[in-house]
Amino acid sequence: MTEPIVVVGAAVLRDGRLLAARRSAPVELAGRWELPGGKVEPGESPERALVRELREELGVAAEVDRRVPGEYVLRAPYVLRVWTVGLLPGSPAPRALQDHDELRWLTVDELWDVDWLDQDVPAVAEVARVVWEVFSPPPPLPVPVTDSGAPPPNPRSSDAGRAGM
Ligand SMILES: Nc1nc2c([nH]c(=O)n2[C@H]2C[C@H](O)[C@@H](COP(=O)(O)OP(=O)(O)OP(=O)(O)O)O2)c(=O)[nH]1
Repeated sequence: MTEPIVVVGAAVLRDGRLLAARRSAPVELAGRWELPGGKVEPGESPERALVRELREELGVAAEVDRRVPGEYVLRAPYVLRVWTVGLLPGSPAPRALQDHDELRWLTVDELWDVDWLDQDVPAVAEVARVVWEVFSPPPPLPVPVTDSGAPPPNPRSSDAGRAGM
């Protein structure tokens, strides 16, 4: 069996808000929102990988705080693990330098205003639980009307839709 490759995701927090980043590539992920981060390199600790990725992608100086419980299945062999992260005093504000074309600081009430990658939804819900101590399930997707009158299955109504990439 192939060993999983860890993708580290950062729940960057500032003034009670969570940073969300909109991917600009690859094309199948572009336009969807994620937690900034990336793949851990061989021999690198997840915490160092997070600090490196955040410097490269957002131009910030970050410090890793605590692990958010859970491991979230991405496209094999990747799995997502998440940490809460703070910006160090004097850090530049985040800018979308690499992989992203828009950033947003979300309050808990705005958490589901962005179109998170399906596989990030359970991770983001867990961040909300840990950070804001709220259970914040995503709202169901709007159901388009079909010719037959029967609504198509809602991809968020089962966990299956969240596991793939
Ligand atoms: N960073 C990040 N990647 C995610 C999330 N959710 C998710 O499915 N992914 C996927 C997208 C990518 O296929 C993979 C991480 O790749 P990446 O492109 O961010 O990693 P990287 O910066 O190390 O880039 P590279 O070495 O491939 O150039 O995981 C997420 O919340 N954050």
